Amino acid sequence: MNYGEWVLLQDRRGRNYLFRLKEGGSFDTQRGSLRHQQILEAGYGGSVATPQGEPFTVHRPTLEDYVLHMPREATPTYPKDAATIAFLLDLAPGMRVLEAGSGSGGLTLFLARAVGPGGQVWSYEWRERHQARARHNLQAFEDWHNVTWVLGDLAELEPPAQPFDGVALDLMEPWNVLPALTPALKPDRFVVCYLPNLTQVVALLEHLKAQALPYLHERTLEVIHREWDIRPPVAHPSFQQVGHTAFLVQLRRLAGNGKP
Ligand SMILES: C[S@@+](CC[C@H](N)C(=O)[O-])C[C@H]1O[C@@H](n2cnc3c(N)ncnc32)[C@H](O)[C@@H]1O
Repeated sequence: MNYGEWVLLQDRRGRNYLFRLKEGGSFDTQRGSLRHQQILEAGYGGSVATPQGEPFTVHRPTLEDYVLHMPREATPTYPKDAATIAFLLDLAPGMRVLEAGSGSGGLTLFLARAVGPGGQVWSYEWRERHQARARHNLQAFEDWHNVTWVLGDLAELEPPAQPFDGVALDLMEPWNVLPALTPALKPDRFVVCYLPNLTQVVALLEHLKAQALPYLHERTLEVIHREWDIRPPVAHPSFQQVGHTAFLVQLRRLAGNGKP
Protein backbone atom coordinates (compact mmCIF):
# COMPACT_ATOMS: atom_id res chain seq x y z
CA MET A 1 0.00 0.00 0.00
CA ASN A 2 1.36 3.45 -0.97
CA TYR A 3 0.44 7.09 -0.95
CA GLY A 4 -1.72 7.86 -4.00
CA GLU A 5 -3.61 4.56 -3.74
CA TRP A 6 -7.34 4.26 -3.12
CA VAL A 7 -8.55 3.10 0.25
CA LEU A 8 -12.00 2.26 1.57
CA LEU A 9 -12.61 2.72 5.29
CA GLN A 10 -15.56 0.89 6.80
CA ASP A 11 -17.07 2.00 10.11
CA ARG A 12 -18.76 -0.30 12.64
CA ARG A 13 -22.19 0.32 11.04
CA GLY A 14 -20.87 -0.83 7.65
CA ARG A 15 -20.70 2.67 6.15
CA ASN A 16 -17.94 3.15 3.58
CA TYR A 17 -15.60 6.07 2.90
CA LEU A 18 -13.51 6.07 -0.28
CA PHE A 19 -10.49 8.33 -0.79
CA ARG A 20 -6.87 8.38 -1.91
CA LEU A 21 -4.05 8.31 0.62
CA LYS A 22 -2.04 11.56 0.69
CA GLU A 23 1.23 12.24 2.45
CA GLY A 24 0.34 14.41 5.49
CA GLY A 25 -3.39 13.83 4.89
CA SER A 26 -6.05 13.11 7.50
CA PHE A 27 -9.54 11.58 7.58
CA ASP A 28 -11.78 13.57 9.91
CA THR A 29 -14.79 12.15 11.73
CA GLN A 30 -17.08 13.48 14.47
CA ARG A 31 -15.16 11.23 16.86
CA GLY A 32 -11.63 12.31 15.99
CA SER A 33 -9.20 12.16 13.07
CA LEU A 34 -7.10 9.44 11.51
CA ARG A 35 -3.79 10.30 9.89
CA HIS A 36 -3.34 8.78 6.43
CA GLN A 37 0.02 7.48 7.67
CA GLN A 38 -1.82 5.37 10.33
CA ILE A 39 -4.05 3.91 7.63
CA LEU A 40 -1.06 3.14 5.43
CA GLU A 41 0.71 1.42 8.33
CA ALA A 42 -2.40 -0.68 9.11
CA GLY A 43 -2.52 -1.81 5.43
CA TYR A 44 -5.37 -3.42 3.50
CA GLY A 45 -7.32 -5.73 5.77
CA GLY A 46 -6.02 -3.90 8.87
CA SER A 47 -7.84 -1.95 11.58
CA VAL A 48 -7.43 1.60 12.88
CA ALA A 49 -9.13 3.75 15.52
CA THR A 50 -9.35 7.49 16.18
CA PRO A 51 -7.91 8.78 19.50
CA GLN A 52 -11.55 8.78 20.76
CA GLY A 53 -11.79 5.05 20.02
CA GLU A 54 -13.90 5.07 16.83
CA PRO A 55 -12.87 1.90 14.92
CA PHE A 56 -12.54 1.44 11.15
CA THR A 57 -11.37 -1.43 8.97
CA VAL A 58 -9.12 -0.64 6.00
CA HIS A 59 -9.85 -2.12 2.57
CA ARG A 60 -8.72 -2.06 -1.04
CA PRO A 61 -11.84 -0.80 -2.88
CA THR A 62 -13.41 -3.29 -5.24
CA LEU A 63 -14.58 -2.21 -8.67
CA GLU A 64 -18.13 -2.14 -7.27
CA ASP A 65 -17.06 0.14 -4.37
CA TYR A 66 -15.30 2.48 -6.77
CA VAL A 67 -18.16 2.76 -9.29
CA LEU A 68 -20.69 3.44 -6.53
CA HIS A 69 -18.55 6.20 -4.98
CA MET A 70 -16.69 7.77 -7.93
CA PRO A 71 -17.58 11.28 -9.17
CA ARG A 72 -20.21 11.20 -11.90
CA GLU A 73 -21.58 13.26 -14.77
CA ALA A 74 -24.18 10.69 -15.81
CA THR A 75 -25.63 7.87 -13.70
CA PRO A 76 -23.29 4.89 -14.07
CA THR A 77 -24.59 1.47 -15.01
CA TYR A 78 -25.26 -0.19 -11.68
CA PRO A 79 -22.42 -2.68 -10.90
CA LYS A 80 -24.72 -5.74 -10.63
CA ASP A 81 -25.98 -4.90 -14.12
CA ALA A 82 -22.54 -4.05 -15.54
CA ALA A 83 -21.20 -7.45 -14.43
CA THR A 84 -24.23 -9.16 -16.01
CA ILE A 85 -23.77 -7.21 -19.26
CA ALA A 86 -20.21 -8.58 -19.55
CA PHE A 87 -21.65 -12.08 -18.97
CA LEU A 88 -24.54 -11.65 -21.48
CA LEU A 89 -22.05 -10.38 -24.07
CA ASP A 90 -20.07 -13.58 -23.43
CA LEU A 91 -16.86 -11.52 -23.21
CA ALA A 92 -13.46 -13.12 -22.80
CA PRO A 93 -9.90 -11.77 -22.60
CA GLY A 94 -8.67 -10.46 -25.96
CA MET A 95 -12.10 -9.56 -27.39
CA ARG A 96 -13.15 -6.24 -28.93
CA VAL A 97 -16.23 -4.57 -27.50
CA LEU A 98 -18.05 -1.36 -28.39
CA GLU A 99 -20.04 0.69 -25.85
CA ALA A 100 -22.06 3.92 -25.76
CA GLY A 101 -22.35 6.26 -24.06
CA SER A 102 -19.25 6.48 -21.91
CA GLY A 103 -21.24 8.51 -19.32
CA SER A 104 -19.15 8.38 -16.13
CA GLY A 105 -17.10 5.38 -17.23
CA GLY A 106 -18.75 2.85 -14.90
CA LEU A 107 -19.54 0.26 -17.54
CA THR A 108 -16.26 1.01 -19.35
CA LEU A 109 -14.35 -0.14 -16.25
CA PHE A 110 -16.20 -3.49 -16.19
CA LEU A 111 -15.78 -4.05 -19.95
CA ALA A 112 -12.07 -3.12 -19.87
CA ARG A 113 -11.50 -5.64 -17.08
CA ALA A 114 -13.49 -8.36 -18.89
CA VAL A 115 -11.51 -8.12 -22.15
CA GLY A 116 -8.20 -7.47 -20.35
CA PRO A 117 -4.99 -5.89 -21.60
CA GLY A 118 -5.03 -7.91 -24.84
CA GLY A 119 -8.58 -6.80 -25.67
CA GLN A 120 -10.09 -3.49 -26.77
CA VAL A 121 -13.00 -1.33 -25.66
CA TRP A 122 -14.26 1.40 -28.00
CA SER A 123 -16.24 3.84 -25.91
CA TYR A 124 -18.48 6.36 -27.74
CA GLU A 125 -19.80 9.53 -26.13
CA TRP A 126 -21.20 12.66 -27.73
CA ARG A 127 -20.84 14.98 -24.71
CA GLU A 128 -17.30 16.21 -24.16
CA ARG A 129 -17.79 16.75 -20.42
CA HIS A 130 -19.06 13.18 -19.96
CA GLN A 131 -16.20 11.75 -21.96
CA ALA A 132 -13.66 13.67 -19.87
CA ARG A 133 -15.27 12.38 -16.66
CA ALA A 134 -15.32 8.78 -17.90
CA ARG A 135 -11.71 8.96 -19.02
CA HIS A 136 -10.61 10.47 -15.71
CA ASN A 137 -12.56 7.90 -13.64
CA LEU A 138 -11.02 5.02 -15.52
CA GLN A 139 -7.47 6.34 -15.39
CA ALA A 140 -7.77 7.18 -11.68
CA PHE A 141 -8.75 3.63 -10.71
CA GLU A 142 -7.54 0.99 -13.11
CA ASP A 143 -6.16 1.47 -16.59
CA TRP A 144 -5.42 -1.55 -18.77
CA HIS A 145 -4.54 0.78 -21.67
CA ASN A 146 -7.20 -0.95 -23.75
CA VAL A 147 -9.84 1.80 -24.14
CA THR A 148 -10.25 3.97 -27.24
CA TRP A 149 -12.37 7.04 -26.43
CA VAL A 150 -14.41 8.37 -29.33
CA LEU A 151 -16.20 11.72 -29.14
CA GLY A 152 -19.26 11.62 -31.37
CA ASP A 153 -22.68 10.22 -32.12
CA LEU A 154 -22.69 6.44 -32.35
CA ALA A 155 -25.42 6.73 -34.98
CA GLU A 156 -22.70 8.05 -37.30
CA LEU A 157 -20.30 5.15 -36.70
CA GLU A 158 -18.19 4.17 -39.71
CA PRO A 159 -17.74 0.39 -39.60
CA PRO A 160 -14.15 -0.31 -38.44
CA ALA A 161 -11.82 -2.62 -40.39
CA GLN A 162 -12.18 -5.27 -37.68
CA PRO A 163 -15.71 -6.09 -36.41
CA PHE A 164 -16.62 -6.18 -32.71
CA ASP A 165 -17.33 -9.22 -30.54
CA GLY A 166 -20.04 -7.39 -28.59
CA VAL A 167 -21.90 -4.10 -28.13
CA ALA A 168 -23.20 -2.61 -24.86
CA LEU A 169 -25.66 0.28 -25.08
CA ASP A 170 -26.57 2.44 -22.10
CA LEU A 171 -28.42 5.27 -23.81
CA MET A 172 -32.05 6.38 -24.05
CA GLU A 173 -32.89 5.40 -27.64
CA PRO A 174 -30.74 2.46 -28.75
CA TRP A 175 -32.91 1.96 -31.87
CA ASN A 176 -31.37 5.16 -33.31
CA VAL A 177 -27.83 3.70 -33.26
CA LEU A 178 -28.54 0.03 -34.13
CA PRO A 179 -28.64 0.50 -37.94
CA ALA A 180 -25.16 2.07 -37.97
CA LEU A 181 -23.52 -0.41 -35.63
CA THR A 182 -25.04 -3.62 -37.03
CA PRO A 183 -22.42 -4.01 -39.83
CA ALA A 184 -19.70 -3.48 -37.18
CA LEU A 185 -20.81 -6.49 -35.08
CA LYS A 186 -19.78 -10.07 -35.85
CA PRO A 187 -22.67 -12.42 -36.75
CA ASP A 188 -23.96 -14.54 -33.86
CA ARG A 189 -22.59 -12.10 -31.28
CA PHE A 190 -24.63 -9.92 -28.92
CA VAL A 191 -25.89 -6.41 -28.29
CA VAL A 192 -27.04 -5.76 -24.73
CA CYS A 193 -29.19 -2.68 -24.05
CA TYR A 194 -29.58 -1.26 -20.54
CA LEU A 195 -33.03 0.33 -20.34
CA PRO A 196 -34.61 1.71 -17.16
CA ASN A 197 -38.19 1.67 -18.50
CA LEU A 198 -40.30 -1.15 -19.87
CA THR A 199 -41.73 1.32 -22.41
CA GLN A 200 -38.18 1.60 -23.87
CA VAL A 201 -37.92 -2.21 -24.10
CA VAL A 202 -41.20 -2.36 -26.03
CA ALA A 203 -40.15 0.55 -28.27
CA LEU A 204 -36.83 -1.20 -29.00
CA LEU A 205 -38.52 -4.45 -30.04
CA GLU A 206 -41.02 -2.56 -32.19
CA HIS A 207 -38.20 -0.65 -33.93
CA LEU A 208 -36.28 -3.89 -34.58
CA LYS A 209 -39.34 -5.26 -36.34
CA ALA A 210 -40.22 -2.06 -38.21
CA GLN A 211 -36.61 -1.54 -39.41
CA ALA A 212 -36.22 -5.29 -40.22
CA LEU A 213 -32.90 -5.36 -38.38
CA PRO A 214 -31.19 -8.79 -38.26
CA TYR A 215 -31.48 -9.57 -34.55
CA LEU A 216 -33.01 -12.31 -32.45
CA HIS A 217 -34.46 -11.11 -29.17
CA GLU A 218 -32.79 -13.66 -26.86
CA ARG A 219 -34.15 -12.39 -23.54
CA THR A 220 -35.04 -9.46 -21.36
CA LEU A 221 -34.20 -9.72 -17.70
CA GLU A 222 -33.75 -7.81 -14.47
CA VAL A 223 -30.86 -8.51 -12.11
CA ILE A 224 -32.31 -8.72 -8.62
CA HIS A 225 -30.02 -8.99 -5.62
CA ARG A 226 -31.91 -9.60 -2.39
CA GLU A 227 -29.67 -8.73 0.54
CA TRP A 228 -30.23 -10.34 3.94
CA ASP A 229 -29.54 -8.98 7.40
CA ILE A 230 -27.96 -11.92 9.26
CA ARG A 231 -26.98 -11.27 12.86
CA PRO A 232 -28.43 -14.30 14.72
CA PRO A 233 -31.06 -14.46 16.06
CA VAL A 234 -31.89 -11.73 13.51
CA ALA A 235 -32.04 -13.26 10.02
CA HIS A 236 -34.38 -11.61 7.50
CA PRO A 237 -34.21 -9.74 4.19
CA SER A 238 -32.63 -6.30 4.70
CA PHE A 239 -35.15 -3.52 5.07
CA GLN A 240 -33.08 -1.42 2.69
CA GLN A 241 -32.68 -2.93 -0.77
CA VAL A 242 -31.51 -1.63 -4.14
CA GLY A 243 -34.81 -1.33 -5.99
CA HIS A 244 -35.29 -1.34 -9.72
CA THR A 245 -32.31 -0.22 -11.82
CA ALA A 246 -32.93 -1.31 -15.41
CA PHE A 247 -33.95 -4.06 -17.80
CA LEU A 248 -31.23 -5.81 -19.79
CA VAL A 249 -32.22 -6.72 -23.33
CA GLN A 250 -29.97 -9.29 -25.02
CA LEU A 251 -30.09 -9.31 -28.83
CA ARG A 252 -28.21 -11.78 -31.03
CA ARG A 253 -27.06 -10.55 -34.43
CA LEU A 254 -28.02 -12.85 -37.30
CA ALA A 255 -25.78 -13.29 -40.35
CA GLY A 256 -26.42 -11.13 -43.45
CA ASN A 257 -29.79 -9.39 -43.38
CA GLY A 258 -31.26 -12.10 -41.15
CA LYS A 259 -33.38 -13.66 -43.94
CA PRO A 260 -33.06 -17.36 -44.97
C1 LIG B 1 -26.67 6.84 -18.69
S1 LIG B 1 -25.26 7.50 -19.46
C2 LIG B 1 -24.15 6.13 -19.57
C3 LIG B 1 -23.52 5.77 -18.25
C4 LIG B 1 -22.38 4.80 -18.39
N1 LIG B 1 -22.82 3.52 -18.90
C5 LIG B 1 -21.66 4.61 -17.05
O1 LIG B 1 -21.63 3.47 -16.55
O2 LIG B 1 -21.14 5.56 -16.51
C6 LIG B 1 -25.75 7.72 -21.13
C7 LIG B 1 -24.71 8.45 -21.94
O3 LIG B 1 -24.94 8.23 -23.33
C8 LIG B 1 -24.59 9.40 -24.03
N2 LIG B 1 -25.26 9.28 -25.34
C9 LIG B 1 -26.59 9.24 -25.59
N3 LIG B 1 -26.83 9.04 -26.90
C10 LIG B 1 -25.61 8.94 -27.52
C11 LIG B 1 -25.19 8.72 -28.86
N4 LIG B 1 -26.08 8.56 -29.86
N5 LIG B 1 -23.87 8.68 -29.15
C12 LIG B 1 -22.95 8.84 -28.16
N6 LIG B 1 -23.29 9.05 -26.84
C13 LIG B 1 -24.61 9.09 -26.52
C14 LIG B 1 -25.08 10.51 -23.11
O4 LIG B 1 -24.46 11.75 -23.36
C15 LIG B 1 -24.72 9.95 -21.73
O5 LIG B 1 -23.46 10.38 -21.28
